Amino acid sequence: MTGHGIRVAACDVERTVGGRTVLRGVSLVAEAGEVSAIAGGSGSGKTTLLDTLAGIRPPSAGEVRHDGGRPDARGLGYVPQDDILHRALPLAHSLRYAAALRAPADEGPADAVDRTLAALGLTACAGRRVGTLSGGERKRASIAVELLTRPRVLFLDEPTSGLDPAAAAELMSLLHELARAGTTVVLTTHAPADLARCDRVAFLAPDGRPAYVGDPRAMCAHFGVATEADVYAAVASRGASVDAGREPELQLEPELGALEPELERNAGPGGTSGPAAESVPGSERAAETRPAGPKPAAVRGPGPARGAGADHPLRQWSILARRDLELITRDRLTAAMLIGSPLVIVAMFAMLFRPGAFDPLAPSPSGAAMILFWIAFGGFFFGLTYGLLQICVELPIVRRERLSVLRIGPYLAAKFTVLLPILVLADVVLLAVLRGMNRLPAASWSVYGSLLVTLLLASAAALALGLLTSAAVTEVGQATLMLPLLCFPQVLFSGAFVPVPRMPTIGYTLSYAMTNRWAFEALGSDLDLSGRWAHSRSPLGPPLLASYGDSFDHSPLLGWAVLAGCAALFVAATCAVLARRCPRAGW
Ligand SMILES: Nc1ncnc2c1ncn2[C@@H]1O[C@H](COP(=O)(O)OP(=O)(O)OP(=O)(O)O)[C@@H](O)[C@H]1O
Repeated sequence: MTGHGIRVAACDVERTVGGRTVLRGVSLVAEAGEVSAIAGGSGSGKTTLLDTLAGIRPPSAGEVRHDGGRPDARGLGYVPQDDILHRALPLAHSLRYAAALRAPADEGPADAVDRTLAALGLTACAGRRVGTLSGGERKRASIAVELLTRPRVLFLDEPTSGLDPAAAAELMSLLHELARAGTTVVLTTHAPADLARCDRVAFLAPDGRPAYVGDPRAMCAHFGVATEADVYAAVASRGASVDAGREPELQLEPELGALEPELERNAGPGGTSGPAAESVPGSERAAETRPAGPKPAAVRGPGPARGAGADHPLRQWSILARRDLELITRDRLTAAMLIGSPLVIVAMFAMLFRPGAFDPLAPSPSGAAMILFWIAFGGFFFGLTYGLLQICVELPIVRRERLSVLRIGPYLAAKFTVLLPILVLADVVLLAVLRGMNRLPAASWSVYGSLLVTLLLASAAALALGLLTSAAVTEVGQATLMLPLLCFPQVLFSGAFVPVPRMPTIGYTLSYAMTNRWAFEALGSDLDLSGRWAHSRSPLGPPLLASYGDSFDHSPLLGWAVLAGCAALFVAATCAVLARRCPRAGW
């Protein structure tokens, strides 16, 4: 069965990244039923070409067509270099979430998972955490994710990197099985041994031009070298002078001549396989060179990509929220940090502050201000730390899911759904413990309700800021480095240590952008700090009031509105960052 794969064709593709032309004049065809490889030295543009062929990034010039039409996310499988499964989850669970999210049209998620686990020889690993799988098993697991929807074309970025020769040969054998079952397979590789196992090769020169496109068996003779490994050196030395369009010996395969009329026809995404997809010239060649590794279980041909309603926002939100919850509960360290860090901070506050700072008979006006500041900062810190690592640790997974199915709104809503209740708990504990230990004054339920709303909004805004940062950084390490950078201004410009009226103009202006300032002032307003200082028995009350001015005189509603506005702004910015960093496939 070979008729369902997509014919991928590129004609004179050029791609410019960051002002630099990375690909030039690349033309090739990847047929259904074949395994096509993109090879070349480091930085020659393999991944860029793969992304362009997959429809993830449009070419700057030239054309890419899938079955004569524009690339479309439907029927697309894409396995990036990074793992696309959560390491903390058991393999079967991780696949089940992926299956539920992608919703294969013709079978339930559990059936789809069983089928792909069996097809990839991973059934015995179903209950193991993904993080405990070997590199080869994890690579197959990533492919399993893509096979859940029986893609018509499967793109893989360096699937054999990091694998030992036997595991690499086994994986290539598996890819041939997939190709024989009807999927078009296109991969990038560094490994010379992979090239002999493919049906077609496009070898890129260092300047991004195609140095060779065609049958891998003819490649060594073409370059006048003995082995595939020698081709790298030959291309590196001749690369700059190689021009497939000009040098007769580097002409592209004959069928590319027929490509331009096909591109002009510009068939729609629903187009069927072209004539070349019916006859599969490369499959026999592949059979000759395929390694005699263990045969994977049979893989059925490609099917419909997704069931109806797969991308319904509510459905996605529910699946993602369950996955986030399981991730937290499975990862003991994360769970311990989420629950434990607020408890440790509350305990430190209890040890730091003396009781009775708000006592009308023997008050400590500066102590009261510090207690309110640190409560506000505690709410901010909880939210920020909860959000900071949420997205960056799973960005490759989000990027992959976003290609075809994931919506950003439900994704972020799921994060809030799971994390906000824990933040509520942390904020309630903070207020309850400090009140129970007489660090906060006796007051009505409505006053404490208002304090809690202020604290929650401060935490929610900080959570949104943490998520924004997490979406924007390129590495996990950067996210942790951002923690002090985000906290310092919130401490310095909150108006607690240097009252806002005493700041120079620039500091005064900056303080408006600090969520902590609004939370601190709203808490002070809730507990009538100005009134307490004005009528304080302590001689420090009136001078403090003079310094802080009207900081606590406005209604907490103003602080709530600013905090809610900041949270909304940060969420909108996170959506924009994710949309830019995780594009949809197809254009
Ligand atoms: N976002 C980007 N901004 C600037 N330059 C980029 C960007 N992405 C890729 N490049 C550059 O484009 C060139 C091709 O990158 P690409 O990742 O496609 O190469 P590659 O052949 O896959 O490399 P490797 O084998 O090392 O993974 C490299 O020089 C790289 O530095």
